[in-house]
Amino acid sequence: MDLFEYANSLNFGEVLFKTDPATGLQAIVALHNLKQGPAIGGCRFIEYPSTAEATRDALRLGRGMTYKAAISNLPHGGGKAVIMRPKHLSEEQRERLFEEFGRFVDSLGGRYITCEDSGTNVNDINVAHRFTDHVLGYDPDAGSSGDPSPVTAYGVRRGIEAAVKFKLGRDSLEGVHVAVQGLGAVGFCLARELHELGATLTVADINPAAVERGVNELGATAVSVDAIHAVDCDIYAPCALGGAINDTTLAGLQCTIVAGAANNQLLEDRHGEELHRRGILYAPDYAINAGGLINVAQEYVGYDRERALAKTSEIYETMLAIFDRAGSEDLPTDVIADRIVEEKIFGKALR
Ligand SMILES: NC(=O)c1ccc[n+]([C@@H]2O[C@H](COP(=O)([O-])OP(=O)(O)OC[C@H]3O[C@@H](n4cnc5c(N)ncnc54)[C@H](O)[C@@H]3O)[C@@H](O)[C@H]2O)c1
Repeated sequence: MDLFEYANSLNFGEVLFKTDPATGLQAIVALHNLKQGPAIGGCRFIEYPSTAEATRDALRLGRGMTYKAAISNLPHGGGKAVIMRPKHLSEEQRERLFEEFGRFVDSLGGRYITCEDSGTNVNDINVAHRFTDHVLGYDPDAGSSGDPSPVTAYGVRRGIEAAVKFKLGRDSLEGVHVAVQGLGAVGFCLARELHELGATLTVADINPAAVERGVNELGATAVSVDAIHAVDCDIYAPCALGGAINDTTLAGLQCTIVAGAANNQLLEDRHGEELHRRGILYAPDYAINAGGLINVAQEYVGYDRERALAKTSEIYETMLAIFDRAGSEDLPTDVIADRIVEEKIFGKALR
């Protein structure tokens, strides 16, 4: 699809390009929608096969940030930056790139606020911060929000509690059986919280050390990565890669709830429809995993850990509102989440 057509199909917005021959910077900032406030979105720094691919990635991810911020009731819009990573790069060149990127972000006058994403690290963001104030997550040692993963996990736990309340009519996770796919930064924190709340865990990870830790520290049962989605359990929690719900895994699901941290859990929209048809409650990914964004966004008004956690806890109410409406309108929960956002931003549902 033509790039403008693609941008229009996503309801953009502005797409800004920056090139700087002196440093080699080739950056794209995609500002999807600023109706709710300045856009927050990470800066991705990876190799792309073409400028068109990089632009598409920025567009897709920028739109996603609008939806995540809006469903979380944050006073922010959505955007994303992409810097095309050169094949070879010295430390010094890297620093020059992020200096120039900082100047670029500053030139946008606060409409876009940047932070870490795939390929960038705290040091890159620190470098950019020398040239702009429109940066979050730049200095964990100076009281900023730090690693988002535990807060993301806390938000997912609150979403799971809402799903259990709605679907199983229970206020406690005691004895609820959760199959966690992926015991990484978020997955392990989530599993630990669930364990502390009395849940029974089955886990899988491609990393044997992560599985061993889950078994030893959390009393989890281990299964193979090919079997985790098909565990006979209450909740399947995808916390690894995208596309966990697809034609193959759908055939094996034995859970009543799908609720986890991974982004893009539905391989295609029709997989959300199929979950709905089969009466499996799906917690829309961008709503349940918004804790990391909610956490870093608090830096914008002066970071306070208690307030960040209180705001993340509201994922419980957000989820219940989605589930209730999906129930009364007999529509998939992912469609309802999108509608809630779109009605807020565009005044009408787009699908
Ligand atoms: N970190 C955050 O705050 C955050 C916020 C929102 C969304 N997410 C999403 O949550 C997911 C997990 O993020 P993370 O930060 O914990 O990443 P991570 O890389 O720390 O953890 C991912 C884990 O999944 C395992 N894994 C990979 N492939 C697997 C497979 N096929 N089967 C089972 N396990 C597999 C990895 O070994 C690793 O332990 C990602 O989809 C990410 O985009 C993370």
